Amino acid sequence: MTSSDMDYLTIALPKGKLFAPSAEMLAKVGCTAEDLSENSRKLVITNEKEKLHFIITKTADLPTYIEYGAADIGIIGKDVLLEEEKDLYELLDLRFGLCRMMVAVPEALKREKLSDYAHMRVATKYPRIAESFFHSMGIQMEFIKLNGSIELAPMVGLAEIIVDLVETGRTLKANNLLEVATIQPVTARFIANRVSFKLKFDRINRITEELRTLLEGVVIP
Ligand SMILES: Nc1ncnc2c1ncn2[C@@H]1O[C@H](COP(=O)(O)OP(=O)(O)OP(=O)(O)O)[C@@H](O)[C@H]1O
Ligand SMILES: O=P(O)(O)OC[C@H]1O[C@H](OP(=O)(O)OP(=O)(O)O)[C@H](O)[C@@H]1O
Repeated sequence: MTSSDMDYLTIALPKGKLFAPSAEMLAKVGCTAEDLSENSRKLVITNEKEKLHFIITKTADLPTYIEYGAADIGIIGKDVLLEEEKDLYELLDLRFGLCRMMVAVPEALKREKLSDYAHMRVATKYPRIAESFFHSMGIQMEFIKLNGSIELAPMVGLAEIIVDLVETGRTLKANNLLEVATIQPVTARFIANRVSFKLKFDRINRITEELRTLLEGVVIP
């Protein structure tokens, strides 16, 4: 199975928070498979009738599958696209998976201005986004890459500051952290491999337009 098989369209879906809403939205435009489940031990799931393959990947790896053409189209958060900087097409903002990338500090460390945190350590799963944000503000920082539970870092002295996603704010509150700057809002995006978009244009364009129609009137809360 490869995406170079012109008869099939290969769709990449991420494990985790975005899997269910992504699968649900694609199903509404006819892209689904009987046994499509995040917990499937099968990593390639096929719908022979519709000539569709689904692959389920780790969130951070998904843009790589798309860039190399191992999948034709997929859904992934804008955060991952900004961090991974892959060469691909971003076709639509799907308006779900809303959260925001932000900077937070322990309440006890709150300073007046962002530049007052200069030269401190920033823990994050998103070093590129964090670096580019502080660079754009002309503030020099040290960055420490972690893979999760970022809020733990300031509590144990690994870093003073964090750059992470926040949705309800519950995690920040539970760990006595304060948001001191918003970097940008994040939603799920519909993406495509550049070559696939040309070679399988009719199919990909039809799905894009159907998704666009589905999104009409949907406002980001
Ligand atoms: N509250 C939130 N926290 C984190 N990500 C969110 C949130 N709401 C929506 N998202 C979106 O969901 C994606 C992350 O999903 P999830 O945390 O399941 O994946 P992950 O990064 O693979 O996590 P893990 O490494 O813990 O498996 C993000 O890339 C983001 O676009
Ligand atoms: O504002 P909230 O609604 O509390 O959501 C934000 C939290 O959710 C995410 O973590 P996740 O649960 O994905 O775990 P992780 O820290 O291991 O990535 C994110 O990294 C925050 O920690």
